[in-house]
Amino acid sequence: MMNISSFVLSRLVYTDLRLIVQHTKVKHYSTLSVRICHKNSAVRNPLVYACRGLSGISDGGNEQNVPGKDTQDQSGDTTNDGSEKSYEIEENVKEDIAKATKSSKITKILPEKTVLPDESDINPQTTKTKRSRTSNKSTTETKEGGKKEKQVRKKRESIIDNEDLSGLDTNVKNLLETYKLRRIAGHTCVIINCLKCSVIMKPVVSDAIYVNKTTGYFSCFTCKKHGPLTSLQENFETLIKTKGAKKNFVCFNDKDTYNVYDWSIHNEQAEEALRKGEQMKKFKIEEFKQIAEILGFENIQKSTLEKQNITYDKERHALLIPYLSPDGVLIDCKCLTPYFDEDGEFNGLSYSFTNGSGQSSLFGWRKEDEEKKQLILTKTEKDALVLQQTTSDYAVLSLPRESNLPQEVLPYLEKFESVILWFGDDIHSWEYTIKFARKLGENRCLVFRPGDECSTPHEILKSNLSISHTLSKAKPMKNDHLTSFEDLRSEVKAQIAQQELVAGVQWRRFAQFNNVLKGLRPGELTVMSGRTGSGKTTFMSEYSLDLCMQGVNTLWGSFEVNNTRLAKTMLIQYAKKKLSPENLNEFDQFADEFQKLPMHFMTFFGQNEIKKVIDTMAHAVYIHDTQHIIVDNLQFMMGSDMDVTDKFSKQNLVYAAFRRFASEHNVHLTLVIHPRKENEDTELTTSSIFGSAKATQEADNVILLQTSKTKRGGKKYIEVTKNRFDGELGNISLKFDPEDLTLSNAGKKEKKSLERKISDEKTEYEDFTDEYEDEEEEKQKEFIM
Ligand SMILES: Nc1ncnc2c1ncn2[C@@H]1O[C@H](COP(=O)(O)OP(=O)(O)OP(=O)(O)O)[C@@H](O)[C@H]1O
Repeated sequence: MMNISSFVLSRLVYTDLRLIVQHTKVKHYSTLSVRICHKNSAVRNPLVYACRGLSGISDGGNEQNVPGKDTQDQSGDTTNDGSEKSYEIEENVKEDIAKATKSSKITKILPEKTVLPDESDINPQTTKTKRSRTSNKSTTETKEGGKKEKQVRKKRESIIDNEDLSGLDTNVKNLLETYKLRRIAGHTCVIINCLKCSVIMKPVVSDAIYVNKTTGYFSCFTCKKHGPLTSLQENFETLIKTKGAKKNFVCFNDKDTYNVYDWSIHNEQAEEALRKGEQMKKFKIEEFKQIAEILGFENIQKSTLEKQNITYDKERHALLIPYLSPDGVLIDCKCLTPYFDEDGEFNGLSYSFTNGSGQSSLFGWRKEDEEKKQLILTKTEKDALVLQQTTSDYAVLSLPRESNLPQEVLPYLEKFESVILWFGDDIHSWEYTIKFARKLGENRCLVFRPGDECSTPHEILKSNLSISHTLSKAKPMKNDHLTSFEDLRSEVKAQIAQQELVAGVQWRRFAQFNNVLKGLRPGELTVMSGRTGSGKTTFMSEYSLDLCMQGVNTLWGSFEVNNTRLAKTMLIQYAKKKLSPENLNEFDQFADEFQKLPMHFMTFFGQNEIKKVIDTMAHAVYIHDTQHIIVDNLQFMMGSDMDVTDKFSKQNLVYAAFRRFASEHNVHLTLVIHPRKENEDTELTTSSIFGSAKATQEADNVILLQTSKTKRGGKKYIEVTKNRFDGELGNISLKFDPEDLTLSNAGKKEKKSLERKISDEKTEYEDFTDEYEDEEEEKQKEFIM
């Protein structure tokens, strides 16, 4: 017979056990945390054993009572008098656990230490009430109670720093410590009890709050609110200070104070957008086939789209997709429209959201998936629909944008024991796979590697290959730190086969860059320099905007120019026209479009500590899946209050930190550095860059904004002086337009091609009318004859 502590969580019961396991071959004991998840309160039919790692070696173990054990636990694991029930663990369960612990023999099972919130810790008033209720008890009992309480508090304090909290953001740690919260460490979040709900009812799942381990972003499963940690803290503070019955307290009531979002409100705007399309059932089979062909949705059945309440707008050829909150409330509508190349060939789908809140959720939530423990995550709705149509064992969800896994949904993915990331077998998909597996917890992720011959689910369906067979090829993400060529082989092959993708994201406005640098690749460091006032910021602004408009998640750290001025430059470059009081009526249209780009700005200005900057960058990579970071510029970030030797050594440390950051986080970092003060009459060289040679040694690419000293008018161009990718060096000419602040000549090119198109169409029309007139003339002649 063994003691087990358990509690209800997310409709399932988790039982946390601390096992003392004896290794079969070696004569030592280890303690191991195991979580058993089962549908009912008894430890029978366990669905899974999630081992949380061997933690040290002990020479046995003492059975302990659980400090602060909740005597009113709804799971039924406690008896009426508050003592713990004991369960017999079935032999086969023991065997399974033994297997999971690598042929160890279980010698003892101890209850996991759990800490429950105690009102007395947070609310002196409640303690008073509690005491008055028990006032008929003897003084000895009260004394003993006090002693016990002290012991419990001491235990709790020692538990605050146990292994569950390692890797937690300091602010999250502080929250747990301040309120002495009962918590469970999940894959991505710590799960805590709401102080308010614990006051009025038993601490069970329904009142759980999920707090992101890295960012502190919280989601309350009771009131469906989510937001930053500071809002949660403020809410707890207000609750504690509130006089009177806590049960009447309304969380996050003051909308102006709390920066929180509500997922329980049905969005009328989204519904209206959806109604612009017709329901799938209205289309006949043949008609639906045509629609599927237009959108590239071949082989997906009408009923599959119908189940997701997707509608179709015939006029715009637009597929209108409802975006729901994880609880099934309509929050947004995503519109997919096909775009075609110059030859009229289908070239993919472009998307827009009605109000943007869908971008913090996922597509595909279904009631029938609530109990499922395995998830497949895809990068498009189309792939999710294919899998919803062909598999029944998995929950299937897709990303709102292929490059973003929003932190808001992570709590709702906690319940999944395994997550298959099925994005395709190309190099780009692999980059996203690595990024998102880290975010989801690599231990539970199964992935496809480049070259695994497992293109997207839709491609597999179209090629009549087996979806389930492909799924069986997904392999665990996590492996140890050693690898062999056999493991790397398929990745190497893919790198050779997909050279274009390996080269990175291509520029559209600066096509010449594609010939020299080939593309923007993750994990690289680019150093950019140019003389004072030569246009570095203006150029970097358009250079990064170009990539951002293609979906590259971008973060700007502008330490010299304030964000408003930078955003204004970028908006004008986006609009490709001068924005002035005369055309202010056009501002909103451009601003609305610009706002939807995946662009963020750090709020630092002037001198700042490198650690703070790096932390903010790491935060952005986690939250926004940032792919390109621009730091403009290094000298302003470091400040000037030091002598030259200090400056050089500090600068070297900063380079090393940025270099490490780019590699570790697999993001592209562009660093703007001023040159040394040299002869203004000569053009710059790599060695003109300020500081020691470390800057250019650490960099993968070096680009210089040059002002030609030979050509009249000081023509501007970019010189690529280092390119680690393929060594190609060269110049890219720039043409500054003071109207739209572009250097790519993008506006002009577009105008020219439009003029050419109009003139071509005009000639075509004239040719056609000439031909028609000739034919008519011939006919007339024939008639007369
Ligand atoms: N090629 C160009 N020709 C003429 N003016 C330009 C050119 N590029 C930018 N400008 C203008 O020059 C001014 C300074 O540009 P910008 O701030 O981009 O230069 P910078 O090199 O970043 O300056 P700093 O050295 O102070 O960081 C802006 O008003 C901008 O519109």
